[in-house]
Amino acid sequence: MRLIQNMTTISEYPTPEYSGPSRTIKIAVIGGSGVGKTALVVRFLTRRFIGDYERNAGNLYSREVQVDGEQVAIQVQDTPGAEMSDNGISLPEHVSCSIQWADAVVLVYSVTDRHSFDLIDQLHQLVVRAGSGNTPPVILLANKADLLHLRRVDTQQGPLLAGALGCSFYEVSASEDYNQVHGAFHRLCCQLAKQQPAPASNPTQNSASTATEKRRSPLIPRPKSPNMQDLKRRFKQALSAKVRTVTSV
Ligand SMILES: Nc1nc2c(ncn2[C@@H]2O[C@H](COP(=O)(O)OP(=O)(O)OP(=O)(O)O)[C@@H](O)[C@H]2O)c(=O)[nH]1
Repeated sequence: MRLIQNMTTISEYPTPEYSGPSRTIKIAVIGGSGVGKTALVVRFLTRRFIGDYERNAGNLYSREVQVDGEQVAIQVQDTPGAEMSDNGISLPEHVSCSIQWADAVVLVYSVTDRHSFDLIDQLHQLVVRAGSGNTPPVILLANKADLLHLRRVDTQQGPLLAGALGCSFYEVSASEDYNQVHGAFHRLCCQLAKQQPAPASNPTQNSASTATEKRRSPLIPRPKSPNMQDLKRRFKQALSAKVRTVTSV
């Protein structure tokens, strides 16, 4: 339960009376199904790894972190997995909303899943189109690097693709290495913080979001609210699975 206490999910955006950090950074995590989006987000925000698997409909997580000495609120939108269909990419509506909402985007594929890698180019195009000339910072994460025997995407292909898309690349393992995952997200936050300096005059004004508002339609719905119960249930399942394993040894 300590895990839950360290991380909050939120149901509302900060209001004008919000008295927390002066800046909120909004990150959308998108990619194919089962590539480890939830595992990465939870790893980044709590240091823990979720070993069970359940499709998610998209949860919004929030946490305060230090970025270059400044206390910053981070909101991370985990999104449902995109799929490739006969007519091209099949994208839950929620994903498009999240792209519009975000100050920055994390594109994820799994090195064990060739299809998830093939989706990246199209997902990046969606991000570019949504930005209409003001593309947000994007990083590309290749996850599940620990599964060497299941690798389906060569190590050189990720950096090549990232170079072509003009974004940073990180090969990580959510299950094995917290530092890799944290480093990737943290550098993205630093990049955003540098691009959008904190407001001096009005501490309740959110500068990162102000810049993002310019490319957002007022009609874009908010990303889906979090489902804390769902997360708690998954942790309980994971814990009871571990207890079963220990007692059966
Ligand atoms: N070995 C290994 N397994 C991982 C890693 N990251 C995630 N997984 C596992 O991969 C499965 C899918 O992870 P999720 O985080 O649920 O993936 P997702 O992208 O959120 O999936 P959707 O909700 O379907 O979109 C889970 O069983 C995770 O435990 C990793 O780095 N290494």
